[in-house]
Amino acid sequence: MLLRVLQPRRYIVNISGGIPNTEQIKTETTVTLSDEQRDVLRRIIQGKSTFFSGSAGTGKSVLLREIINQLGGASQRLGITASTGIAAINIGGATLHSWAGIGIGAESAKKLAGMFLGQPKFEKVLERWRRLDTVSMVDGALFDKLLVLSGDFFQLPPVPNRQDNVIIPPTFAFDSKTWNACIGNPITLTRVFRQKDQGFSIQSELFLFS
Ligand SMILES: Nc1ncnc2c1ncn2[C@@H]1O[C@H](COP(=O)(O)OP(=O)(O)OP(=O)(O)O)[C@@H](O)[C@H]1O
Repeated sequence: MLLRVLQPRRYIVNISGGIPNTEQIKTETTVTLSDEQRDVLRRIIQGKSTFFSGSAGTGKSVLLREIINQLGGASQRLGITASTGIAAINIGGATLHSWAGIGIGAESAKKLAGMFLGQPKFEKVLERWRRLDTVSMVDGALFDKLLVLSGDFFQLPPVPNRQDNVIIPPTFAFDSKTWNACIGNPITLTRVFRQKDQGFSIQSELFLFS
């Protein structure tokens, strides 16, 4: 995955198109994270790249905002992105394409990397890295990147492209060659908070990732 090999060190990517509701924003300050949400948070604070999922209402956005908060909020070292504008606003970030400055991202990976690294906003970070010429003396931890992905693949799929008026089936992020190397096993949040009738939460048990 392109972002895995580039600066800054930490990335938060909300891959869902979830729309925030005012009720959740108001009540969030009083929310206590559940055990499964806390386990995900602990993992990320330990520096482990993580993809967490869960059906609608399982608290992905609440957890994501807490993760961002714990990592010190948006900075040059923390890119906060989502796949849609509304989902980006939900977590105080930008769309992935806008943040990376790669337009619609249709070019080759090499060209996209060039577009990304060529932006003035990354020059300071890159300059700092270029000065690290005695690489043998650099602590390995400095090179660790933390990638946090959140979303629900059972909600909105990628928008398909068209060629000569024929729809090209979209590929999902987990179809990418680097998904397993970057992410490993996903974690699924199972407790549904938004749904008062917990009987409906059975869907989350049916859709558990293995
Ligand atoms: N630990 C918690 N304790 C109590 N309420 C919670 C907790 N986590 C989330 N909630 C509440 O559950 C509701 C759904 O949370 P949230 O929007 O984060 O879910 P989501 O998984 O992102 O949903 P969607 O996939 O539909 O976007 C919100 O009202 C939120 O305040």
